Amino acid sequence: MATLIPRERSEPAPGAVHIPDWLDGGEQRHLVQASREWARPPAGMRHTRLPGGGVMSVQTVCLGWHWEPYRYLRHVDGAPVKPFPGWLAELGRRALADAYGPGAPDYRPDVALVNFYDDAAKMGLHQDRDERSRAPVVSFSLGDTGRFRLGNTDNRGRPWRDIELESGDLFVFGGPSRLAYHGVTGILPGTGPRDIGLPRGRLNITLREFGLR
Ligand SMILES: O=C(O)CCC(=O)C(=O)O
Ligand SMILES: [Fe+2]
Repeated sequence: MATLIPRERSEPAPGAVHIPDWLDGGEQRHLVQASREWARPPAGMRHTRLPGGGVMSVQTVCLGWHWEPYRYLRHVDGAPVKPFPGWLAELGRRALADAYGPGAPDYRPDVALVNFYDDAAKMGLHQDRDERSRAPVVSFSLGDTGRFRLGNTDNRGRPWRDIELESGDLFVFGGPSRLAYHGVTGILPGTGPRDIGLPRGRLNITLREFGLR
């Protein structure tokens, strides 16, 4: 939501960088529109099944490689995973350069997870560790504000930091924070901008390097 007081860039932990309002309105609209296309079947948006038999409250569509707990696959529901577009990799490189400056590593993301949160969706604390590469994760938030929890690298307990990710925000976690536990404790319904084509809910797009070439 537009605020009068500009929110400042912060580094909540080494290797973790939050840049508020990194995406402009046009870029946000474009990502929302693209996500709508990606969400369609085949290999569209779905609730990921968990090993315990339940499903995640978040709905996800993957590009490049399909993620399910503990592995990445090329097919889902009998259909090939949608391609990871070059323009999205370029956006990821630009994001990383802004987050890390001249020391940013060479970045070749080959996977995106596009998550949709409805009013009640959450994501429990977890590590992103099914990738072969330990290149940074780049995250874009769109729509309603999400309460993001950045924990430590050892366990799901404290210490953690709670950060509100608003529409257009960039969050990067790499280096010493690459395997930090993190999750979303809830969203703030109705806080998103009205003009990006997402009337309800929150989209989060993470770019990663799976690293199999
Ligand atoms: O929605 C978010 O901000 C985080 C998403 C996430 O952690 C994931 O997709 O693994
Ligand atoms: Fe994650």
